[in-house]
Amino acid sequence: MLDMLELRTISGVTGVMGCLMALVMFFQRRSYPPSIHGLGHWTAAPLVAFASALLFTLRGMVPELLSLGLANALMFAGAALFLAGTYRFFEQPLSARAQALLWGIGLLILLFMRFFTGPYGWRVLFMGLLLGGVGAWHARIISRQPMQSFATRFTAIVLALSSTIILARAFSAPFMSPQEGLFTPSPMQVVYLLGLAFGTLLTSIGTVLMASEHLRQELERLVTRDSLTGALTRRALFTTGEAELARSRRQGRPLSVLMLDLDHFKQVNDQHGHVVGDRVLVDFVARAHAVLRRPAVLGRYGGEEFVALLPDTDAAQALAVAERIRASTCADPELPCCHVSIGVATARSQESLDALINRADAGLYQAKAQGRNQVVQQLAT
Ligand SMILES: Nc1nc2c(ncn2[C@@H]2O[C@H](COP(=O)(O)OP(=O)(O)OP(=O)(O)O)[C@@H](O)[C@H]2O)c(=O)[nH]1
Repeated sequence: MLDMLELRTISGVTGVMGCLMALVMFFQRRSYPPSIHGLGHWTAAPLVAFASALLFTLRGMVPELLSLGLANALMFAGAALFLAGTYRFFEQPLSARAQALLWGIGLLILLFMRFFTGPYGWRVLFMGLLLGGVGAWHARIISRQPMQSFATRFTAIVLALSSTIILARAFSAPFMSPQEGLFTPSPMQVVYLLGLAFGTLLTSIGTVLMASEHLRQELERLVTRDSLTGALTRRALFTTGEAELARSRRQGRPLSVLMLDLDHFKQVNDQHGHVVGDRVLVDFVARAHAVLRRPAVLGRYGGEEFVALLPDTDAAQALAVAERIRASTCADPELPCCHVSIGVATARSQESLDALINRADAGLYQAKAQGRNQVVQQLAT
């Protein structure tokens, strides 16, 4: 009797944990920008899990349709909501078909639990396969994201472990004795209920961590990226430049700089308007990025002037890169043609970043003076 009470308590605690985590997510959500998606689903999911755990806890005290059918359907709905939230969070919302499939399965469960009169073990197998399947699917989606962090790894591992426990119970269910029920204190049931309790709590913590990590990345992007073109901001450019210059000295490797300025850009604005001018800038940066290979970076120095930092690139290679960028302009027939002039300089020993950029700027000045749409290299003397 005592053991049964304890298992019932664990089930109730699962719900309370879910409820608390929903509260945390609710307040987090209000302070997060609307550009972070999926938080609504992540708030609703533990609340639905709470309702499910509450109904399970009331088993024997309320009609079976509620404590079994509805409880299971809600448990599945909670897992599906978590999954749908994750898809939205990673900007890949579930298609209408996938959503219809998920909710159709939920409805089927409700009907199955209502009308199936066979052994309890088969119900457990059926539900376990569904819940374990959704959990494994969820873990896979998170672990496959290209940007991995502690938060994504943590959440994926928690989901994988919880699904393993659910599936292990499901596969052992057809062999359990006919008298066994949810609150029979067998080792499998204890592990299962504890797994559910901690799984709900830790998955919710994982989603909070993922949302915080996303926010941090968003803020970092706002500070380091120019909002129009996506190039580095001037400040981020200098921070990266100082670090690259120090690295090039330490490792005795070359570092080159390009100073790029669009030609007669004012005319583009004057003749076609500022919006078209903006599109020309965005197009130019996209083409320059397509030419540059990591670890090279492009920063917006000001207006229509850009600086490219080319680590591990000597003077001859830098000249070739500059020529490729120059040749890539005026390729979009939808946009007014705007060429670029480029100054190139390669770091001398002990030269400061400012001095290096000034030399590239002198090359740019010369390119403009010589008629524009050309590359001028300031060779070390
Ligand atoms: N559309 C748009 N225009 C910008 C932006 N930032 C600066 N500009 C414009 O860029 C123009 C730069 O003009 P200038 O410095 O005279 O240079 P230019 O016309 O390209 O002439 P040269 O550099 O001598 O070839 C100015 O008209 C600025 O208003 C921007 O973010 N968007």
